[in-house]
Amino acid sequence: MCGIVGIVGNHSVNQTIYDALTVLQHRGQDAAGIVTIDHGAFRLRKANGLVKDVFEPKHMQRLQGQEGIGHVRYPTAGSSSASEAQPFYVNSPFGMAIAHNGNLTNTEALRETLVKQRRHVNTTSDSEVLLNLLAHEIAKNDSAQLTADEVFAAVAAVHQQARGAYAVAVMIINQGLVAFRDPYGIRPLVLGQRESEDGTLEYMVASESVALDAVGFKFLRDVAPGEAVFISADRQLFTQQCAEAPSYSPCIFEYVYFARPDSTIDKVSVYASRVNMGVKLGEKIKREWEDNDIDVVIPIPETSCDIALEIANRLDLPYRQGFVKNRYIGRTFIMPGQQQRRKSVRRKLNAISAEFKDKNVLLVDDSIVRGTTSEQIIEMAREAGAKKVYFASAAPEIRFPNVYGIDMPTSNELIAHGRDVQEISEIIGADGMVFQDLGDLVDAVAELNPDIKQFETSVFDGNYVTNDVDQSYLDHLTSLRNDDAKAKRNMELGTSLELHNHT
Ligand SMILES: O=P(O)(O)OC[C@H]1O[C@H](OP(=O)(O)OP(=O)(O)O)[C@H](O)[C@@H]1O
Ligand SMILES: NC(=O)CC[C@H](N)C(=O)O
Ligand SMILES: [Mg+2]
Repeated sequence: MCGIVGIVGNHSVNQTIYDALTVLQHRGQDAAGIVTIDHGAFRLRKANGLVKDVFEPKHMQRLQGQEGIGHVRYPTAGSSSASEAQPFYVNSPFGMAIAHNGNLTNTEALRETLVKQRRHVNTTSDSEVLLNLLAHEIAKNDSAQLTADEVFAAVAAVHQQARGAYAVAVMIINQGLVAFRDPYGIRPLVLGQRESEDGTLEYMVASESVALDAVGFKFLRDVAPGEAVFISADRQLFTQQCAEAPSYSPCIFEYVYFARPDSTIDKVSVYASRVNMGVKLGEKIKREWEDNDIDVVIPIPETSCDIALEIANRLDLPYRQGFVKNRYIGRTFIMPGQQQRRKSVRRKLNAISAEFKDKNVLLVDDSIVRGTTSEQIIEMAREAGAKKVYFASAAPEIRFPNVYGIDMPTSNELIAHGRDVQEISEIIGADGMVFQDLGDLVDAVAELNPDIKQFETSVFDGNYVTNDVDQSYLDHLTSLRNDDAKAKRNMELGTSLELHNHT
């Protein structure tokens, strides 16, 4: 997952974009970047690292201007080299820069078409392909000042050609900010506004509403699937549906794990959806495991805490925060390699023995993906003196790769792939385990917004909403993105040609 921000303001935007990226840091820890427009020229700073490390005071001083976009990256295509950090830039037409969250599923075909159109894509990133696709469509107009209709026609043409997931913010020099969401609305995007002291309006788009809250913008609404928003250089807001057949299918994993609990996505509070997941799973445990001997419910920080508390309530059992999280270590799952992920679990979490000694504990996590966390945490619970260790997952078994912006490209890396609950339980070393049913997970979110009739649930059921993902595509993805292939590519790739990046 990545986080994106775009602002057209009446003040310098560097600090506001920085602050917004800081609260979107949970969506991507690998690289960060900001582009602003200063007197008709782009200013860029992007590098690998967390927001607080990438932008030094000297970079902030150079990022002048009242319009800009920002990005935090969790790579799901190409390499994790700094040259594939975002925003990406093309110099024609006008000068355009993109921040993209999501992942295209027809990158190779689009790349070939772009080559025939004599456009150059310099990296292996799908986001650079998407930028060039939009640039090609925008270039079909010859007016010096783009109209909103011309921008929307270009976005409509992108929708017709691009497949996969994309929520994007694009700055166009002297024209304005364009933001849009793919026709399924797989990745989130919100629109906000702030009134300046002089009564003029500033606009902001962001991946999550929490970014608007943090910098004092008022939430206006979610951008609809397929819809585009254009804020012109003279600060006028235009919006239009640009997809022929939009169909709301937001990614359910945003609610399970990715998004911050204090965000609202597609009119659903992420926090409330997690509480609901706890209600459903608690009821299932009560129903199917009537004579359980659980003494205490313990969450695996941080994402599962709200879920575990509700399970404890349902089971009428104590809830104890038996693991302490080192607040200086980021999220484990979105780290780039398995070795790094394994090492960080023990550095990140430590057990308080008194909560485990001689007890039968139910550990609760939001999801089990590779099993990196659950395997080690069960070992730690036993070392801390637990008698029996049971395990509950608020998401069902994850058995299929994700192709829409979550880096789970290979089914073999998923612990639940080809295994039943008993086998998974044995591998992670639990005395018993329970997974949420998919119907319950969907209901936990859908009950909070009945207008959403469908979710993107492919990691659980193998149904890919874009209907273009077959086994040969998944095999190709595996060859490109298994852990070994990624490590090899990252060794080979150096920096590429790009807009001047302040170092
Ligand atoms: O089965 P795995 O491959 O280990 O992946 C699943 C784990 O990773 C995530 O935690 P993470 O540490 O990323 O973040 P959190 O602190 O927000 O829970 C998630 O919450 C699970 O705990
Ligand atoms: N997780 C994401 O949204 C990634 C965006 C893009 N596919 C990249 O790899 O940079
Ligand atoms: Mg976790």
